[in-house]
Amino acid sequence: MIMVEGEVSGKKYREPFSKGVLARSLTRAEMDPNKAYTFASQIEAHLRKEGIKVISLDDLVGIVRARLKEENEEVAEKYGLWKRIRTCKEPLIILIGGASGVGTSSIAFEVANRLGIRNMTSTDIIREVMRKMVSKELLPTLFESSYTAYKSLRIPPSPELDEVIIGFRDHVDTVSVGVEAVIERALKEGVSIVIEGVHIVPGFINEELVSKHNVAMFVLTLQDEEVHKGRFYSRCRQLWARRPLKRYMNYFGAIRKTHKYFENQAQKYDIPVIENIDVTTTIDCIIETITKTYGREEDVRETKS
Ligand SMILES: Nc1ncnc2c1ncn2[C@@H]1O[C@H](COP(=O)(O)OP(=O)(O)O)[C@@H](O)[C@H]1O
Ligand SMILES: O=C(O)[C@@H](COP(=O)(O)O)OP(=O)(O)O
Repeated sequence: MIMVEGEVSGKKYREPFSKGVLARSLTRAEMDPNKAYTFASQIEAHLRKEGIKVISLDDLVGIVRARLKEENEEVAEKYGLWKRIRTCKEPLIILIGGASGVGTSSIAFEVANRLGIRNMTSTDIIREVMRKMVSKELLPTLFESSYTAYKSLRIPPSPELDEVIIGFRDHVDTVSVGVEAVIERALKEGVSIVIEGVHIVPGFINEELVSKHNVAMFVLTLQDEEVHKGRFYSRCRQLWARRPLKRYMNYFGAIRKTHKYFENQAQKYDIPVIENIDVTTTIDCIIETITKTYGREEDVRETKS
């Protein structure tokens, strides 16, 4: 049996070489799953041929990268990025916001999967917990959707202001308190997490948290209204979907207003905006942006992981 030796907090540990584990990390670098398993088998054969009984994790990664480079430069680079992010000292907090339907939950799931992040939550869930804690009378907009919050504003805004946006801001402002609590807890515990939803709005989450180099915020957009509408159709077609299409179509105008607001806020606070047309392009863009601020030499653990 070939043993792989790693090091955590100065302590060495050994575990058997697993083709499955290696193949999974290669699929995260977008290698086809069948190919990844074959590739992992070839690596195992190579180690056996060389008579290697124990190999350090760093040496294994080195061999994998060298072999990958010969086969596919792009996968080799993505594997390198993934490995770097995995060996960082600080937890990584990824915040993905955007108007209802632009694809925040789908993209958050894919990004978490690609980076091997095991924690993911939606701001809708945070909102649901908060709804159990306060009365409707105290915070009426919390009990609305982000795009219908204007209906429950206690004081109607003056006519020159857009009531949809005033309602949206009020609603987001409240849920942001819960979002901040999740971020603070993740930082305290040292746990990486992806948080997604309509309540991740630039300018609403404590600047001190958002400006940390290991907290990365993104806004997803869909410029084409028909494409945006299409996403609600595709979401409602899924068998488990419980949210009626009609509701989103009825409020589509209001949802687009929140979309515009996201764009403006992102520009104001210098938050990357990604047009979520193609899933792969969106994910690559998020991961590339993250590696510019996180995953630098000084972020990576001194000890071998
Ligand atoms: N880049 C994309 N290309 C095609 N379809 C997408 C893309 N992103 C999301 N979708 C689809 O659009 C629908 C809405 O996406 P979802 O992630 O539920 O949006 P949100 O969480 O922002 O409301 C889903 O059916 C999803 O599969
Ligand atoms: O408040 C909102 O805008 C949506 C957000 O959900 P997503 O569309 O982002 O999943 O929640 P709803 O009240 O429609 O269930």
